[in-house]
Amino acid sequence: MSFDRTIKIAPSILSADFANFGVECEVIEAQGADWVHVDVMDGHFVPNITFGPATCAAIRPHIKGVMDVHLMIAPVDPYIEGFANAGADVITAHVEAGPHIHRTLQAIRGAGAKAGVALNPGTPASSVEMLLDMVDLVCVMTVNPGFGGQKFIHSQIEKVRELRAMIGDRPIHIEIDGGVDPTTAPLVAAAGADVLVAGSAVFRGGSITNPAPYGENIRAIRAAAVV
Ligand SMILES: O=C(CO)[C@@H](O)[C@H](O)COP(=O)(O)O
Ligand SMILES: [Fe+2]
Repeated sequence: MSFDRTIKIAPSILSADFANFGVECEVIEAQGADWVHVDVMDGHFVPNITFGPATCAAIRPHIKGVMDVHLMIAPVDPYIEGFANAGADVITAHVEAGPHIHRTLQAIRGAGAKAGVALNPGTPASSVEMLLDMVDLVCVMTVNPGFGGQKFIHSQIEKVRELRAMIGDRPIHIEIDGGVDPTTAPLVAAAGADVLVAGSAVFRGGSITNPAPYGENIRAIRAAAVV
């Protein structure tokens, strides 16, 4: 997985057809997705439950590119090896998920994956200042994690700007997750983000038997972000 700062669209399969994840991943890549974003929720760290490493392993052969696993679980550490073995390229843990995020990030890299750290909307940019040599990606949550289809929280744009300045020329992606659509994408791209996760705004209007809207939606977000 090489590093670059061009805009990457990462559809979240939280908005895909759960009975057809494999085909959804193949179709979404064929329609122009750069990464595939996989949301893991435990019903404890967030008030929703999705799936675990076994489902990630089942999805993996259907993704040619980057499998970006967003862990909304606590604790995280006991499950890192499982998600790495499932073939995750990026594993992102929340800074709020436990007292030892530094150890968690070490463990993710130790398991052979790229390490991401996610920040809830109430968590300041300064919380990752001491972690910059440990991370490959910082994920700014622009909704409270747990569900797709929520409204973008505009106050987070300033956080993206702060992170962009803090990161400087280090090879660290800034990912935005939540409420990304053609209206909000240019705001976060201008602030310095390069990975745009979008669930509802990508999957709306389409299906595995009618995939063209997926492509139109991806192109609309990319066109709005690349200014
Ligand atoms: O992590 C999460 C939600 O907790 C996201 O990845 C959502 O799936 C994004 O969905 P939209 O806001 O784009 O509908
Ligand atoms: Fe996510």
